[in-house]
Amino acid sequence: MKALHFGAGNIGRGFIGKLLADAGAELTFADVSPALLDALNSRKGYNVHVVGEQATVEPVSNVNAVNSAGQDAINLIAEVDLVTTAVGPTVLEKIAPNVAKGLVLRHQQGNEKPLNIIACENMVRGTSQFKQHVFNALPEDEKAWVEAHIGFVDSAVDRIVPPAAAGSTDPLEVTVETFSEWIVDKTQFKGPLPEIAGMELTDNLMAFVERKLFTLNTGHAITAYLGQQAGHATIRDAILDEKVRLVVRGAMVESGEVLIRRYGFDPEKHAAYIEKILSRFENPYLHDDVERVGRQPLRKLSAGDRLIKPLLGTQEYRLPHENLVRGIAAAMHYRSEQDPQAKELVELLEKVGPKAALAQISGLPEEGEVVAQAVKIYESMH
Ligand SMILES: NC(=O)c1ccc[n+]([C@@H]2O[C@H](COP(=O)([O-])OP(=O)(O)OC[C@H]3O[C@@H](n4cnc5c(N)ncnc54)[C@H](O)[C@@H]3O)[C@@H](O)[C@H]2O)c1
Ligand SMILES: O=P(O)(O)OC[C@@H](O)[C@@H](O)[C@H](O)[C@H](O)CO
Repeated sequence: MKALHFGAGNIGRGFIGKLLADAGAELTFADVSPALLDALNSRKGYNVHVVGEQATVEPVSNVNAVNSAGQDAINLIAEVDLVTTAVGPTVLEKIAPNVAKGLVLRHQQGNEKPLNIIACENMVRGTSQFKQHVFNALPEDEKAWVEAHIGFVDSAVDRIVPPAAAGSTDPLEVTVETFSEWIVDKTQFKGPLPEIAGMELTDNLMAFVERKLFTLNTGHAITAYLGQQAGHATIRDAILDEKVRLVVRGAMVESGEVLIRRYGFDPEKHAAYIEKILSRFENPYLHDDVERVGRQPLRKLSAGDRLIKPLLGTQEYRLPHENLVRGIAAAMHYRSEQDPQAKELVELLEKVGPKAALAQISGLPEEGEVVAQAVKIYESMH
């Protein structure tokens, strides 16, 4: 199997790329960072530090890299059997034009083998959204061929992978937690289903996507936002703060009540899932900054993401949502000098005030009860 993976970052090197290489795929990474491209091409491999009670160092070898914006990436798309991405939701649109060019070349070259594309991003049906971007970039007369030959497969991906420890000079070093889960929608593949150890197939993907995004990522974001408010730099310190933990667990329980009703999850198993997540946030072997987990607050406060979507669910089923609202208020306070979305948030808050800003970002009705509650908490947090 030949595979091309876009995004040689934390999850790319530490999880998806590693699984593909372990499965024997001839793997190329596509990225835009010269440091990553040079290091991957000169060393052809790197070590993954899997940390936990028993730490292991797992080598990944026989990999190389190309610039994702260049002709090499286009040529590879015409050739490979699998394309995966872990570039971040906002970057999918940027890589779509080159992927479209590669698909056109594939058709021109007469390559009729099925190709499957899997976006491994924290999004609900991220590959389907990517497909839209690719189709927007395709010539009209290529769309039917792409529809017939290319599988766009949605997935849920879970492994906490912070950036390398401060002070590390190796751009390829990556440290991951022991836990990992990659679940893909088996109904969307073209051709035979791939056999990749660590990739689980399901015909009920939405349940898994929402379970992960609206439990782990909901709790994670609120840990980051309340943690920053309380002066904590890391997720571990934040979740060990009882006041933060109470709200984070409360918000995951509120979101869980929605998931239990929507997908029929077993309440006891779901409660255990929440406790396991809390213990993963506490992981003493990982250094994960609240600034990584809180990154891109506008995305995290948008209508379909980890804070607002669960809240809308509580409204649908008439369930409590006090802790989720607290998390939303804390998100509005998120500040980061390195994060353009954090700056945009501040500008919007200054320009239109918290009520209009929250309504604009989240799509919640400006005069509704939830916006009023969130703004009241936001103002009390000053
Ligand atoms: N890190 C985690 O714990 C984790 C876990 C599950 C899912 N995810 C998801 O995986 C995705 C990536 O997250 P990450 O933490 O690995 O981020 P990251 O910043 O470490 O990696 C992103 C990589 O994409 C590259 N990139 C940027 N623009 C590009 C382009 N135009 N073409 C090709 N590559 C480009 C960057 O250079 C970087 O190497 C996100 O959607 C994230 O939500 C992350
Ligand atoms: O990657 P984001 O910005 O969507 O979310 C930040 C973290 O919550 C996330 O990367 C988690 O570490 C990951 O989703 C764990 O599986």
